[in-house]
Amino acid sequence: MLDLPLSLIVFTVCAAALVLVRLYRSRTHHSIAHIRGPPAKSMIMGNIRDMAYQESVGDLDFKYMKEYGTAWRLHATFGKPVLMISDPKALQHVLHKSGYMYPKTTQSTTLAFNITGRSIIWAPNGDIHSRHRKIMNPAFTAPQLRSFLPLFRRSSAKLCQMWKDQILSRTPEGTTVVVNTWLARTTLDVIGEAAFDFDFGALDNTDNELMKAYENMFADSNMYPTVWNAIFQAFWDYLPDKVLEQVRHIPTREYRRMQSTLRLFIKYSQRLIAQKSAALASDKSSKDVMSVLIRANASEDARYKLSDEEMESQMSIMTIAGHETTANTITWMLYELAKHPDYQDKVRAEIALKRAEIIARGDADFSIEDLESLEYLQAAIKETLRYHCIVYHLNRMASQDDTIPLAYPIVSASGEMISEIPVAKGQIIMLNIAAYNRLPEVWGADAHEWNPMRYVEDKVDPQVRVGMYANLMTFSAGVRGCIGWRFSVIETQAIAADLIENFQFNLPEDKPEIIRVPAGIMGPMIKGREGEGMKMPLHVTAV
Ligand code: HEM
Repeated sequence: MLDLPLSLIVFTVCAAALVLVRLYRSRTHHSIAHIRGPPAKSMIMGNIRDMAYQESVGDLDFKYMKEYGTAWRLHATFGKPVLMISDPKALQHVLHKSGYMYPKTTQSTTLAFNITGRSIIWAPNGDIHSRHRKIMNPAFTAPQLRSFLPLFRRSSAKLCQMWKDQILSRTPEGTTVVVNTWLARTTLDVIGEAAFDFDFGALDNTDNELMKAYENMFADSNMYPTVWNAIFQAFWDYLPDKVLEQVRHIPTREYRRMQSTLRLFIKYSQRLIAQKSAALASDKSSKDVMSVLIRANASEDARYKLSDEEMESQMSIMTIAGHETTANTITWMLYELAKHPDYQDKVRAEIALKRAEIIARGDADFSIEDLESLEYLQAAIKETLRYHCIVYHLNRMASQDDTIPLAYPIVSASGEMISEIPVAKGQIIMLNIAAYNRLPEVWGADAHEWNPMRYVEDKVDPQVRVGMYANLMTFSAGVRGCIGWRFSVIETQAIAADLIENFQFNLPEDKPEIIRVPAGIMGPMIKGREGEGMKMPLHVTAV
């Protein structure tokens, strides 16, 4: 804080005084007091520390959902009440039916700003966000994304070849491979080419500066927040935007890490946009996301255009949202297949049959339709997205008084059954993706088991439909749902099919205990060896 200007420090102190008054007032307006939940562990930290320090994402969420039902109350810093919801009707109401009525919290927006600048994920609800989304939508249509299939397959073929040449040629009996880092490098190259027609070179060169800047960024900047940082963030609600924009300059581990990565992305982004804008004047055919964006922006009415800063920021959100999420999903899927070898054999047999069909009809590779017809593979992807959702919580705030309906009534503190929850303006709501994805009422009594057969046997019969894909909350829902969900699903199908066709995955002999760490996004680490960063070692053998 020492190198912050004096005026900022004075302002922050005054704001802090204001905050204390407001906190006192807000505690007297406790509209969700009748909702049950665990007691706060501490006056200052509430239940925040417990949630952020869960050994594996979901440990507490699943416990509370079992005890209290699909909605419960937690306490954030200084006892601020937070409504947790995992009920499908409530999630649909907040994310979908209410449009922009439940904006992101100041904390979420400020962190999004720190990490991505003025990108779509930062964009405040309403006019600004819809302007971003309108310019970005043309880059994410189904035909546009289908055209990326050859790129996805080329990248996965490169990964397979590298594993064969660099690792397995020396150990034909197979060896342990840290699959998540290889997959993150592959998906980084994919997003580079698909989104910017840019070669990150991550598979070829591990020294690459963008790759290094990004590696373990989530764990370094988000995992296990310090008490001072949690307290500091509690004040953000009361600070004006201009002050919040300076938060990124605070010289501590969390903020420094985000700031240096963003700075690097903006440097590359500026260069790319300049090159592309010049090239697009003569060649209108480029299909990468950034070119589509530049074209859409150029043809937009001046009032709705994205500014230079907004355009530059999209590169960092697309890289951040678009690669490790998919890499981790494929990683968890390979892990589950290693734990379920019979199912893995079924997927491989199904792929081999389809390969024979493709050869017989004289085609060179799988089409989208071929991939989509792989029933066991599709089921494994859906089940992994359900079971190991990479984004596990989303924060929202009621912008006006409202009533949230529940599909599954809960018991209130006074023992009454309630099927709706009135919320006051300003109420913080945590949308619990991880818990909804394990709700027995939706997924069945075996919701806590990884069982892709539930899709094959068509056992999923949701009463309320939510989400962008497969009735899952994994890609969120509604106006701010994941714009890249289709991109991710096609990429996962393409890469996973190639890996399973070429390799057998088993758990390593020493069977390290893998935990799902809460690092803003959920990723794998080896229990007791968290200092090594995200890691999923699997025994890989060529087939
Ligand atoms: C398994 C993979 C993925 C998961 C689990 C995932 C999940 C999500 C979630 C939960 C959100 C909502 C975040 C919020 O409300 O704050 C989101 C938004 C977003 N995602 Fe994804 N995502 C994935 C892949 C991708 C890919 C591949 C791309 C781009 C190519 C992408 C781009 C975005 C963008 C730009 C947003 C912001 C949308 C907006 O605010 O309108 N995502 N994603």
